[in-house]
Amino acid sequence: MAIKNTQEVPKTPKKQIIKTIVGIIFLVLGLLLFISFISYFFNGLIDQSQITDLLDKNDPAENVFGKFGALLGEIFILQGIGVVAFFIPVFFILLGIKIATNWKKIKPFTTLYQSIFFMIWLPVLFGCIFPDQHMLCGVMGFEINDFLNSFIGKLGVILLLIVSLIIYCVIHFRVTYETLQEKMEERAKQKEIERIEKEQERLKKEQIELRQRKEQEEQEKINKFNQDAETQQEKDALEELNLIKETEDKAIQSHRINPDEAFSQNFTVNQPKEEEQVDEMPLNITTLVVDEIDDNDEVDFTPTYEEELVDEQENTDSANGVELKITQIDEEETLEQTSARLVQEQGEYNQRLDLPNFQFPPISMLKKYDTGNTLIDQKELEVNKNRIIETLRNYGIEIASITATIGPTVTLYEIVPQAGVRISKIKNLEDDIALSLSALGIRIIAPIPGKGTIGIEVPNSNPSMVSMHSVIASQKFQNSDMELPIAFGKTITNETFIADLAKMPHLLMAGATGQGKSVGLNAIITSLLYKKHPSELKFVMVDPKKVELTLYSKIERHYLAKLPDAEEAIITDNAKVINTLNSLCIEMDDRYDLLKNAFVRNIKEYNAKFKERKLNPEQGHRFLPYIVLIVDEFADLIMTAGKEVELPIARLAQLARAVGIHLIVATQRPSVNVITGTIKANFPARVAFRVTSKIDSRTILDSPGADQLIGKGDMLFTTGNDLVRLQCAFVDTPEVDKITEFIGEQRGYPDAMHLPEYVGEESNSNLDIDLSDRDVLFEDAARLIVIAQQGSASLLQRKLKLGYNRAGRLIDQLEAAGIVGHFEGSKARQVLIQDEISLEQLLNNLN
Ligand SMILES: Nc1ncnc2c1ncn2[C@@H]1O[C@H](COP(=O)(O)OP(=O)(O)OP(=O)(O)O)[C@@H](O)[C@H]1O
Repeated sequence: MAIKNTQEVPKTPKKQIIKTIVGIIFLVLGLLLFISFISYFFNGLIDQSQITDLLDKNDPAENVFGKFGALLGEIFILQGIGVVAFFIPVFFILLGIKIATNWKKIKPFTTLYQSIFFMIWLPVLFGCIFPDQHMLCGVMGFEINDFLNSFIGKLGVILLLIVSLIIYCVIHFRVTYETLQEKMEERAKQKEIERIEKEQERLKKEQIELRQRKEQEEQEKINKFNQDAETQQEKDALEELNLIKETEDKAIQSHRINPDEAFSQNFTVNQPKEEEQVDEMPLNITTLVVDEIDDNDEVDFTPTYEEELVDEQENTDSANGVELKITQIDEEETLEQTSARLVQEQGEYNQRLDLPNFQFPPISMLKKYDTGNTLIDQKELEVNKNRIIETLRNYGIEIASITATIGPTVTLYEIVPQAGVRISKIKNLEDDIALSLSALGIRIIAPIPGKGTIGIEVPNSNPSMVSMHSVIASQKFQNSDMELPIAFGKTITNETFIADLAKMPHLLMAGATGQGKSVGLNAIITSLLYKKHPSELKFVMVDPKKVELTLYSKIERHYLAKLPDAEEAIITDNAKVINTLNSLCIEMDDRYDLLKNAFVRNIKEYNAKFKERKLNPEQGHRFLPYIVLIVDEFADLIMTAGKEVELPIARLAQLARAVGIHLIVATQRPSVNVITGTIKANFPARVAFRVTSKIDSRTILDSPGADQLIGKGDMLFTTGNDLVRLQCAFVDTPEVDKITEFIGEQRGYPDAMHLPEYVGEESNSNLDIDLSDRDVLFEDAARLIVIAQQGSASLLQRKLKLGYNRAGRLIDQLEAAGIVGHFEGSKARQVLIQDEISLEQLLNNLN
C-alpha cells in the first residue's frame, strides 16, 4: 500500500512566480545591454559598416552579441547619449533585482529620476569639452551643444551648465543659505564642545597629577618627620635610660623598692602585660618600664606616624569589635555661600566678556567745529544792554542792576528791577522788548526760579556751534556714572548738559521740520554709543521716513534688537512696528517675571545680583541689557496705525522703566491727536525744538517758549519741573557714518538681539507642514517637551543646542503633530500630550 504523504508543501503564489520571471528578464536585458555597450566601445567603429545590412550572414560583427549588440550600442551610445547610456542597463538590472526580490534598499525609479538630469547634462558637458568624441557625448549631446553654441556662445554654454548644476544641487540636496548657516553653526558648536571636553580632560589630568604630587610631597614629609623624630627620640631615650639607671642604682643601694613609693615617684614597676601598652606609653619617664630593660637593649620609645594612625583606627573599634563608621554630612550650601563660592572661583559675571575685544569709537572720530570758547562781542553786549534798559525805561521800569551770561547761541541778561516794580509788567513787555532789540527768539523768564532776577534771553548775532566732540570729550560726560548718559549739548552758561535717560525715563521730542530733531536723535544715540558696551544696550529703531536711521544698520550685530523673523533691524514698515511694539511688551512682561523671581525691584538691582552670581542662569536668568526704542516720526505711525500703536507705546511708557526699556519718540507734528493725553502723561521728559505756534509749544511743553526758539538745535528741555534752554550738540552724518563703520567692522554677535516672537492676529496659524518630512530631532524634541510639559522653542534651543530657526521649525512640526498647542504670545505653548506613554503611541502612529 502506498503511503500517503500527509505533509502539505506550501504553495508558492502565482504572482510571486510571475514576478521572479519578469525580474529575471529585466536582469538579463540589463546585462545584455551592459555587455553590448562595453563591447561596442571596443568594436563599435569596426562594426559600423556591418550593421548596415543586419541580415547578411557573411559579414559578422565583432560585438559580443553580434550585430544585435552592435546595433544596440549604435542606437544608445553613438546616436543617443554617449557614455551616459550606461545608466540604462544599470536601471534595468536594478529593476530586475527589485521585481524579483522586492529588496527595499533598491529603488530603481528613484535612481532613474535622479539620473535623468545627468542623462541630459553630462552629454552636453562632454559635447562642450570633447566635441569630436561622439562616443562620449553621443549625437544628442553633440547636437544640443552645437545648437547652444550658436545660440549663446561657448561661454554661455559653460555658464548654463554651471548654473543648472547649482540649481540641481539646491533642489536635490536642499542647499539653502539657511541650511548652510545652520550647518556651519552646528559645526562651530561641535568644535566648541570638543574644545571644552579637551579642556576638561586636560584639567582632570592636571588635577590628578597635582594630587599625586601632593601625596608624594606629603609622604616625603611624613618620612622625613619620622626620621627626624626617630633620631631625636633615640637620643632622648638614651639620655632617659642613663638617668633611670643612675636613679635605680641609687635606689637599690639605699633600700628595697617600695611600690607605693615608686608610684609616688612616678615609676611604673609592673611588667607590661599587653603589647599595646608599650605603644600606649607616652614618652615620659613617669611610665617607663625598668624591669625589662637591659643595658644593651635598644628600645624604640617613639610611636611612628603609622602606628599613631593604627591606634586611632583601633580606637574607633568598639568593644564588641563592630566598627562604627561616621559619615560626615556636609551642610547644605546657602544661596549666599553658593554665590560667594562662585564669585571666588570664577569672579563676578562680566557681561562685557561677550565681546571682550570690543573697542569704543575714539573721540577723534568726531569733528571739532568750535574752539570750545564762545566769541564774545563786547559791542553787541553793550548795545543789547542799553536797548533793554531804554525799552524798560520807556515803560516806566527802572533797573537796579543787569548782568549778562553768554551762551553758545543766546545771551542771558539778568536784570534786577528797582523795588516796587511788578514782574508781570515786565513779562507783558516781551514783544516790545523783542521789537526794540529787533531780534528773533527773545524769551523772558520772570522770575528766574531760585534766583530772584528776571531773565531776558537774546540770541547772539554770531551763534557758535556746539560740537558733539566738545560734549563727549568733556570731563562731565567722561566721568559720569549715569546708567544711560545723554550729552544733549550746552546750556546758556556754556556748561555741558548731561541727562540720564534711565531716570527720565522716556523722552518725547518735537519740533518743526528742519529745526534739529534728527541731529538731536543722532546726538542721543552717539552719546550712548560712546558709553555703553554692546552687551549692555540695545536699540530698537523705527524709521518710517526710511532715511534717517539707516546709517545704524551697520551696528545691527552689536547694538540693535529685532524680531526673530525680521530681515532688517531698522523697521520702516508700519505693520512691522506693531509687531515689534507688542514683542517689546512681551519682553517687558518676561523681564518683570525675572525681576519678581529674583526679588528685586529694578533692572539695576537685578543685574547687580546677576553679576554677583546670585541668580541661576539655568532658571532663565540672564544679564539684561537696556533697550532703547527710538521712533523717528511718531505722527506718521499714529496716522496710519492709530490705537494699535498707541496702546503698546502707552503700556511700555507706563511700565517699562523698571525693566530697563526706555522710549524716545520724535515727531514733527506736535498736535493733540498725535501726542495724546495718554502718551503725554507717560513721557515726563520732553525736548522741544522750534515749533511754529504757541499751541504746539503748549502741546509739548505745557507752556509757551518753543515757538520763540531760533532753530538749528536751539531747544528746551524739561523733566517736568524747570525748562532748560540748551544748544543741542551737532553731529553730522559723516561723523555718525564713521562711528558706525568703526563699530560695525569689529567682531559682533552673530545677529541682532532677538526680541520675543510675536504673531499678530493676521498671521496665518494654519501651518502648512509636511509631517512626512520631519526633522531628525523631532522625536527627541517631542520627548523633551512632554517631560518638561513646557512647549517653548527656547527650551529646545537650550537643551538640544539648536539655532533659533531650527527650534522654531521643530515647534511648528510639533504643533502640526498635535503635541503642542497654538502660539499664545508671551506664554509658552500648551503641551497637549500628558505623558510619555501617550507620546510613544503617537510617535509610533506617525512612523
Ligand atoms: N545742533 C545743531 N547745531 C547746528 N546746526 C544744526 C543743529 N541741528 C540742526 N542743525 C541744522 O539744521 C539742519 C536740519 O536739521 P535736522 O535734519 O536735524 O532737522 P529735522 O528737525 O530732523 O528735520 P526733519 O524733521 O525735516 O527731518 C541741519 O542740516 C543743520 O544744518
